[in-house]
Amino acid sequence: MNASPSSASAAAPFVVLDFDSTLVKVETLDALADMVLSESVEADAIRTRVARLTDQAMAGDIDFGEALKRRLELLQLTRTHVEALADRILGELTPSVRRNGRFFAENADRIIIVSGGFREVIAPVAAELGVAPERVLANDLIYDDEGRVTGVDEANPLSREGGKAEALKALNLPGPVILIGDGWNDAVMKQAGVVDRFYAFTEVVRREPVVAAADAEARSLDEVLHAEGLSGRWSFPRSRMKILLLENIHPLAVQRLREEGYSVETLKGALDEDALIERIRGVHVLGVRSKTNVSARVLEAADKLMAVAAFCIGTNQIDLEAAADRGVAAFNAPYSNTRSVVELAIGLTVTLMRDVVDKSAAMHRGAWNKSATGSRELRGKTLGIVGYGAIGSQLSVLAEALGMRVVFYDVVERLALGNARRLRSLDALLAEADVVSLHVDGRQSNTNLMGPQQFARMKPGALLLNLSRGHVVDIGALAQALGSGRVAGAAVDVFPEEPRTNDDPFDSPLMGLKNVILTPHIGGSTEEAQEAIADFAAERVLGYLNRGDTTFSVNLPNVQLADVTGGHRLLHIHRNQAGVLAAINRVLADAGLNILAQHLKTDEHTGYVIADVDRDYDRALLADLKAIPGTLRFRILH
Ligand SMILES: NC(=O)C1=CN([C@@H]2O[C@H](COP(=O)(O)OP(=O)(O)OC[C@H]3O[C@@H](n4cnc5c(N)ncnc54)[C@H](O)[C@@H]3O)[C@@H](O)[C@H]2O)C=CC1
Ligand SMILES: O=C(O)C(=O)COP(=O)(O)O
Repeated sequence: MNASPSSASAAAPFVVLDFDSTLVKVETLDALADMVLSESVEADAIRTRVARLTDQAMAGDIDFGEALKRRLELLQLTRTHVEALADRILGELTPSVRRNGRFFAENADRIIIVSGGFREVIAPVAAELGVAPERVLANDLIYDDEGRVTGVDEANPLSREGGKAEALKALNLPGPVILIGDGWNDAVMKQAGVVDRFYAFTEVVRREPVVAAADAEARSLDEVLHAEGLSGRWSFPRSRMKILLLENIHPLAVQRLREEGYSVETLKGALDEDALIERIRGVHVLGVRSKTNVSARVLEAADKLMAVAAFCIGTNQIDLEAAADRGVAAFNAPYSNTRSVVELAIGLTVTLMRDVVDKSAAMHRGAWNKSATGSRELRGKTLGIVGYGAIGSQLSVLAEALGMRVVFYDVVERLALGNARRLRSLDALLAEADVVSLHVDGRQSNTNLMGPQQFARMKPGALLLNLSRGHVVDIGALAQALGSGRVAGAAVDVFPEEPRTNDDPFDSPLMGLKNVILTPHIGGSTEEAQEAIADFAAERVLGYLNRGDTTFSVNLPNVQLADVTGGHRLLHIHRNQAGVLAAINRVLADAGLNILAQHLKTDEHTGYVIADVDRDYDRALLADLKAIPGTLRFRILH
């Protein structure tokens, strides 16, 4: 952006906005064409000609008045069509316009809509945004007695090439004027000298010649407001905030984050530490799944990072403390794939009990091996669940419903569901269980939780399931226990070393062993779970970016916040040390700011203060807040 106003104290400018593809996502004539032509046999041909004329006019290739006339001739519009579009036009507001309603409400008397479009269609949008009818400069349609459109009022300058400049000039605005528009007829206003600054608006459509003729490109209204120091002042524009999503995160998340105006980049696979260090500069939010390690080194290189979102349950791949130390919030989706893991664990248990996988593989080789030897029912067998959290306890319920007896072991006190019995040690569980299923989290101290000694303590012929984390099981020891027949079978979904993408090779000592099912970390990989995760984690990210809400953060104090309605919201993350709140309030009081609402929440290491204040502030205030000893991060929302 290089089109900033000459001085911060300059008078607030008049803001002139184009309508089609700027205030709304559509081109009026294209939308009308769709309506008129919905039943015409020549629809496609006519629609193409109308869209082509619109494009040519907007790119400055043909005369605007001529293009308008030709499009109206092609279309045979009626009043009913125009009214129908006016009825639904509010649903077409451009996202950044919709979310900046407050800017319009507060500046309505300085906003002018100048458009080659039609007054009837623009009127509902102007009313919604609080722009008075006399500040809407637009074309007037002329109808015949039967309500057919016969043309536009040619006395209105907007019906002609260059008409926007003429109409705006006639207003004689007393002060600087900025223009936001997407078309060549907007660029012409800049060339005619009737506006001081022209922003080529590219949220809906990007036209190269228009961008080239503009003072700056604006990918959203927020960017203009930011550059001009209008409403919200230093709240950073969303379109310039970069969200990087790795590991094939579900497109629903991408869509949700883009809808809210953020810039989103995606990568299919995970990145190793060095590659991530390369990519992390300039990234405001990083989205990962289980495979990307967000280490202290990565966080060190992250110059702009505000949040890391794990689009999964486990967060052992993120250095949560190092993140909190930098005021970087971490989130996950703790319940969205729980059920998927549980269903797979049940299915795998049946499959192991009946030796289905080896029997099936034999049949694919042409061998018919009908036998009951070693095949058993689930009913009446004892399932030992290690880690009775969300997944473990849900598995407990389903397993009991299938007639299994359930025992569990957890390091913390957990409510035993149904008839499940809590055991006081892992060893006690191993001694009793016919099937051992691991559902602990991936904390480092769980490395090799199941090693040679633990396998030796399992009941001979018992089965092992690991759908938690690869490092929880000593794979070499498991291979031995399987080889010796001590463990009769295993289903393993997670591995100490997992390929970063589907194109990378997999290798493991478990390959080729009898009654061993290997799955490529798909416990949470169902369509339902991935959609639910995308929705949940994206909402956590949006809550944090848009409101400062840290609900469900796994490393910062959780504070649930409503939208910012009036004034400004100051967000201050700091080390949990004495005197920070007092210092913040002293700075705010010295600046004469009235605090409308304030929250403070701390955990052992970190404090989070949110202050909603009721008036504008001086930039010096920001420096003072950042300078408070212990400050980790500070930001402002409006
Ligand atoms: N295979 C896959 O695709 C998936 C794997 N997971 C893994 O499953 C893990 C568990 O998920 P949730 O049940 O949602 O987590 P959770 O946090 O609700 O439960 C984990 C439980 O394990 C307990 N625990 C930790 N260490 C223990 C130990 N040494 N001995 C006994 N108990 C111990 C904890 O106290 C807690 O109750 C996740 O952390 C993740 O690593 C989660 C989803 C999908
Ligand atoms: O949710 C978890 O913790 C998982 O292990 C699932 O990981 P994924 O998203 O499939 O890489």
